[in-house]
Amino acid sequence: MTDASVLSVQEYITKREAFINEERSLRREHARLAVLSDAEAQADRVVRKIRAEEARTIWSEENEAAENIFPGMEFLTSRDIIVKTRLFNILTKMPKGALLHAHLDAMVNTRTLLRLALEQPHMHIRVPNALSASSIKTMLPEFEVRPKEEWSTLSTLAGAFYTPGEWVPMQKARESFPEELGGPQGFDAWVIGCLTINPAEAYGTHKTTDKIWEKFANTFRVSIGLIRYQPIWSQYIREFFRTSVEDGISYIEARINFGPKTMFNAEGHNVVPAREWVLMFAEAIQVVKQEMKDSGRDGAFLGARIIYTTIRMYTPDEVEWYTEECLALKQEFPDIIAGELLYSSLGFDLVGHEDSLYPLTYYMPQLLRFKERQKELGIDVPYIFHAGETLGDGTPAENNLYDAILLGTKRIGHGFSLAKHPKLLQICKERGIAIEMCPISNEILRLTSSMPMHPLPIIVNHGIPVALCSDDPAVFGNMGLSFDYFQVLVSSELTGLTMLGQIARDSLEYSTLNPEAKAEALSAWEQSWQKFCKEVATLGA
Ligand SMILES: O=c1[nH]cnc2c1ncn2[C@@H]1O[C@H](CO)[C@@H](O)[C@H]1O
Repeated sequence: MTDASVLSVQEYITKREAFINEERSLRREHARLAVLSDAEAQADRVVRKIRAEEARTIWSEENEAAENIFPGMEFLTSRDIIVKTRLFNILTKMPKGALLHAHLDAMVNTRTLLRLALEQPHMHIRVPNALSASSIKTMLPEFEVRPKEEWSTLSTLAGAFYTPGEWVPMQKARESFPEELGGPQGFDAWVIGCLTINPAEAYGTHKTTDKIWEKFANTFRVSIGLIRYQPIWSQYIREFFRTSVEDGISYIEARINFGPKTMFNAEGHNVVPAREWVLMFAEAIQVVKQEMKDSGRDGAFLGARIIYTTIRMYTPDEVEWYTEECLALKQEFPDIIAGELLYSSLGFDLVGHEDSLYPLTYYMPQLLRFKERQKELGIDVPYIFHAGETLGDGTPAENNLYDAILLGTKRIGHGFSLAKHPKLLQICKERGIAIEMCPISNEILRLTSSMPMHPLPIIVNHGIPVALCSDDPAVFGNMGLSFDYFQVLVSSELTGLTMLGQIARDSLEYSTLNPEAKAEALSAWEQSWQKFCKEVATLGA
């Protein structure tokens, strides 16, 4: 570096600017800056102006509505403020491209799920002990549909009339919910509390990653009985697609947990195999696409695909069974059915708490064999692994990043700890391994205390593609993608609308769409994007 003391102030300023620009040119959106349309450039300025205003007015200590308030603060305590901001309102209209990291079991608002379940007379509920004002705080309900011949005549979960562990019809349990527990509304609040994470848990009672994961895992134990019932599941997927489209998402790659092997049929028997889930998924795509067409929004929804997942808690032999089922599904169902992009078991992943469950190395022979089997069969099911969703530094869970990359992962789910790895960052950049980042999920699961400490800027500053994702919005309350985009936008001075546009573009670019479908999706997105930018630009006129 030149000796600064021999420079004039003007020379120094010029040098400084060039120095900063040289580094900024590594950023992911850099190439776009040279080709921005007028509308894009103006929209970016407008958004920055509104962000600065709201930082002064809303996200400031002067706002007495909240304590310790700042942009990018804890999501669960700021959500009610976020939804009232102009910036959020703008982002809800932004075309988001693809949603690439979404666990299907947590994609529909819990109130909607509760409503769907209460319409089903087969749905039953039980608790390990009779409910009381004190036990309700820690009591987890279990749901299951029962065949008609096994419908229970019990009507309450509380008091001396309840035999612990007995099933009660859900509708009756709700109607008879005791006054002292809040009546039917108390029932709803209790169930929803068991399906979601609240601020007191995330930021008080369960403040560490391990503790909050206990609560998080419980939400899935409760929701599974509500969701894995054919009549609910088919409505649930449609609802997921519809609400995603409303938030500007045009294409989805959903992770489905095939761990349970079967789900319940309409009559209440647990016999529906995975291949039928796939058919229902495909049907939901068709239905929602048709709805879009009928309402003059043809093309708003391009389709969805499945990433086959199972949980990293099974034995290696069991995981091999799942890889075989994944291959069988891939062979049975083509990517395109009746001219529509519908389904393919396009990727494989292992999910669950990385820190406490098995690392990828535990399944090494099976994971290598899976690749070999694909060669034998002449099919391709890429790995799209969760890796590095941890605070560990060199722990077995953290080392999953090495294995994910060595096994050829197409993208990395989370990659929270990737920022610690100079070599891996370089490889991700060179090979175009996109990172599915889930900032709100990471904050609620206590990997970061707030958004300004999240590593997303490190990844985009290296020029690595990022797809922004919601992970489990039913549990976290970050429905759609607008909340995650919001948190990213307000936590960085550098990131503006241009970067958000790049992230949305990359979500399609690094999807598993085939080249033709991808080109179409990108061109449709580009059109919506320019239209959106024109609208935003007028807000600052
Ligand atoms: O962020 C995550 N990391 C790892 N696993 C997850 C995450 N979110 C959800 N699941 C896992 O997906 C299954 C739902 O079908 C659950 O088992 C849950 O643990």
